[in-house]
Amino acid sequence: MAGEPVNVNEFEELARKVLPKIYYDFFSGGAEDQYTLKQNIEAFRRITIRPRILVDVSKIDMSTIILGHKTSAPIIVAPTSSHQLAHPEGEVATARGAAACNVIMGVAFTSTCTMEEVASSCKAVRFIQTFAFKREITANMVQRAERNGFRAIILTADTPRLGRKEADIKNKMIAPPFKNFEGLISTEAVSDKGSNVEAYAAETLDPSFCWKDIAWLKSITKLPILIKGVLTGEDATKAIEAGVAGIIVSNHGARQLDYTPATISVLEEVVHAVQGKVPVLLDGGIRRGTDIFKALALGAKAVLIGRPVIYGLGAKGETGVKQVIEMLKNELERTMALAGCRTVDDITRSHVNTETERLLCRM
Ligand SMILES: Cc1cc2nc3c(=O)[nH]c(=O)nc-3n(C[C@H](O)[C@H](O)[C@H](O)COP(=O)(O)O)c2cc1C
Ligand SMILES: CCCCC(=O)C(=O)O
Repeated sequence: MAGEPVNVNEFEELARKVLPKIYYDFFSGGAEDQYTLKQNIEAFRRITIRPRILVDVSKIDMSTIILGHKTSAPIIVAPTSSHQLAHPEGEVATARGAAACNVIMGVAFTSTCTMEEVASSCKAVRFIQTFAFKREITANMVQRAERNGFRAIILTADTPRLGRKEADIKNKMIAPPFKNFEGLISTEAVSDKGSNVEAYAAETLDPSFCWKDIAWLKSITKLPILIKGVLTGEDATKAIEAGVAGIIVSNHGARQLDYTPATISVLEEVVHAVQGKVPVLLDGGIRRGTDIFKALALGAKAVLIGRPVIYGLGAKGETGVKQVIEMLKNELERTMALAGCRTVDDITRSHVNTETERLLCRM
């Protein structure tokens, strides 16, 4: 690739060149056969767009409101761990990039900068992501999130234990210090056999956490809870009953259970079960503005972006994060104009054809 990257896939190429192989493998990899990893991308390609012509598109407004927060576009930085392995400034640089683009920043509890450092370094609206951790860890996270102005909790519910990423095992991937755990777990307890990321997870997660425990989480915080990792209508219904404020359709970037479907292919099932009661968000495989458009057409309120943001960070720090988000925003803006949609609310189900519909010869 010559010159400056012109799309987010080219940022991946740049990051692959500058990052040590062990870290690039950690960021890019998926679970086991990586079937789902490929599907997350491929499934978007099977959906086509049904544009409308001769609409006045002289002004395009991509802004939207997510849990009461106005953002410049339906884009959220997905919570991903270990940003200092991509760039020394870590999550602080990522959050500043998100703030510069006026989009919401998801911060993983397994970040390499502390949540306090991220909070004090930028004005971005921030959501904190947690796993079903042991209760004392969750309670500590909640107190600190509230004290530091985080606006929502993302409960990642697809990780009762860690998925198996074979490259990390081969590479003997060593997790960086996750500073938010300081004083909460003994770091010596984390063994160095194989991938110690896995050992970290085993030390902190509570695999017995289940639906009824959401009531407990709600009882210790006033922050809205988004549940991340929903892939079926059944679980979407349970999430509504449990009183969550929003649902994130996600297969964890294909890093947990392999052979789950591409997220975009189960979005409608979830949207139908939710019946508009709470916002439905989606992540997994978003690499183009057209992907965001497709997700919105199938009922998502917004999307989360995982790896492309990390690649931007790895390639160029805060500037790279900003460029990746701006690229996606520009692509979405152009897509909306060319498809005849002035606002995000103008993007409807009739603006896309899914694979099944195409096979039925509607297009
Ligand atoms: C390197 C890496 C680390 C991640 N760490 C977390 C995490 O700590 N918590 C979490 O809920 N999801 C985590 N995720 C999943 C993302 O939040 C998101 O679901 C996924 O990256 C979206 O897919 P995409 O990378 O194709 O955009 C991670 C993903 C990657 C690639
Ligand atoms: C213990 C770190 C978990 C990070 C994670 O969720 C991932 O790598 O997908």
